[in-house]
Amino acid sequence: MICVYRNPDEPIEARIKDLISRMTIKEKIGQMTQIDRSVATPSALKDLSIGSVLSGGGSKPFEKATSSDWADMVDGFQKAALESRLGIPIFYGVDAVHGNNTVYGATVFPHNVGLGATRDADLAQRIGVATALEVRASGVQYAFAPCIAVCKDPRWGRCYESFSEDTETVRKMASILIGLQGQPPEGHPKGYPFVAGRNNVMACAKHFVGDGGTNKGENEGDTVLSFDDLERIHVAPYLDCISQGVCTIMASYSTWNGRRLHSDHFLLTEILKDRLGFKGMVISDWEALDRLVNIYGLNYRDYVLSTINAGIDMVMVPFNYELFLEDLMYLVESGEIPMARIDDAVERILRVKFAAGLFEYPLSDRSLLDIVGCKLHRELAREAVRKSLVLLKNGKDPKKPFLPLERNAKRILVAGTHADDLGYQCGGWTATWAGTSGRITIGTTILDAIKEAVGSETEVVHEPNPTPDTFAGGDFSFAIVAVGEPPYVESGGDNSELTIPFNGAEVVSLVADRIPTLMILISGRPLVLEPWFLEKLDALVAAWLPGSEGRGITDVIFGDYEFQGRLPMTWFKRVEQLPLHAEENLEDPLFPFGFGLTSNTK
Ligand SMILES: OC[C@@H]1[C@@H](O)[C@H](O)[C@@H](O)c2nc(-c3ccccc3)cn21
Repeated sequence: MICVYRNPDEPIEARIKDLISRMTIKEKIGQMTQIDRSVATPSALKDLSIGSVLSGGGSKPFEKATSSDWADMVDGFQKAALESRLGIPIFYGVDAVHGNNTVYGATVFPHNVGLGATRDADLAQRIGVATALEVRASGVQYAFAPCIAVCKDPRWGRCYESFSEDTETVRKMASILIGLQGQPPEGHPKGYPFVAGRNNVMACAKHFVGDGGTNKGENEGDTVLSFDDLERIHVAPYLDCISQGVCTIMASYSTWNGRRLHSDHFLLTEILKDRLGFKGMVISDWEALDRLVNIYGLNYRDYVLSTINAGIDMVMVPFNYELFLEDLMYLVESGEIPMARIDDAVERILRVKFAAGLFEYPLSDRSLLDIVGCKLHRELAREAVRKSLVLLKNGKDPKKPFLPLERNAKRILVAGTHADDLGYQCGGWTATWAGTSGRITIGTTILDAIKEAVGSETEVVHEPNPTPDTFAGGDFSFAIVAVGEPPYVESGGDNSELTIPFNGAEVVSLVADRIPTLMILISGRPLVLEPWFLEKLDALVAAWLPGSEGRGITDVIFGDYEFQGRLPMTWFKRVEQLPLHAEENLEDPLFPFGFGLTSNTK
């Protein structure tokens, strides 16, 4: 007779009740523990009933590991977990935030800020579908995505992970969740975790709440707002995710009016779980408890107590899990953490696992491997790139638009640090945590795409760092100069100057002073564009962080497709204006939120 929790024909709530009744305290707190792959030994998974394993940042089996290598790794962990007394499967988590971006050869989509420029919810959903397939092809069942931050200040190092400064735009683009998890059926209970099947993943709406609203955009800083404004601006996108059955929500490292999100019972339990009816699992961020120790100097056990009692269900420890388990066991046995709180956390974790079908399908589906980086997905990413491009200037004389470019021009110059650098055009969270320069995966750079797009008679001269000598060899019809930001991540991206790095403005000026020039800006956010500089340009395109499919850029600049992107972030004139939404600032932007030309408009 199959026991209830192992019977897929039983209702999920009956399976949870049966399983919990069989679990020891040790097994329950084991389920509340997420550990990094680097410490996930078979004995830990088997003997401690660990709930989950993750790849933090760019942690991978080895350099250029393919989807198949990942599936071997994840299945290895899962087999160890299934050896545990009750055989509770783990879920494996990765930051698949713009495709399955850590896996070599996976399709890399534009980062969220570029998707926000498309305003295309259907596109976002289709990207979610493709991302889920490529994540599952690597054996992974859990994506720490989507980030639904509302970025109110471009000085924030995670601005590019946000769809927009505008709450309604973020809510619209959060439709990526439906692609990732699948569309819940009519009548699906509100707030109840939902995963449609083996081609979908558990998602994670993050970072709850107000991560994008911190003072001066300081990462992990303080968001100073009334509760009404916090709800209206930053909580609103979570309503959509909860109604669409989001499986997990990640707490923010940041604070709200000085209150740490990770230990705030009012926001994590009274609001998120009680008032908004979230029935999935709240997960901490990486080493969040250790950071509290570093900030406040108390000991780790104090933060196990305050965060679990506040409503954290699973802790992304991720290394010193023995200490976490020891402290949590002590706090449960001492009664400082009520058993009811432990059971609530474990129920939520098991609810997600049952909803995701992990007990039925704990191992990878190798039939998905061919879908990784497939043509269909790359064409989808190419479409997203096209739709994300925002045309900010087209012609020095409004009556003489500069774009679309002549693809049969005699001789063109392609210049700048970002013209032929796949790593730069992908940005952070690609291959590694912070991202890097170079041929980091399979993809098409802007230069590759230009060489394909132009006529056979057109000579393409590529010069990453042009000098006056570049122009000695004869005339150019025009130049395409791609400059912008190097990859960055989290606090590493916090920046209060926001000028174009690598002397990008000077490089472009040197070219624009000599020949007609289109500048393509590769960046995670608006950057300073001085008036004297703008005047020199014949055309300017904001391309954000487009990812692996550079052809999406040439599709539009050579006129096969029209520009349709619109600014997801207000383009400030000077950083002194920031944040542009504060009442004391004049709303005097260089380009307003929603701005975007088409190549047949002036
Ligand atoms: O990768 C897991 C999570 C991710 O989902 C969160 O959005 C993000 O805040 C985060 N930072 C780190 C992280 C931070 C410092 C060192 C190593 C890792 C890890 N993580």
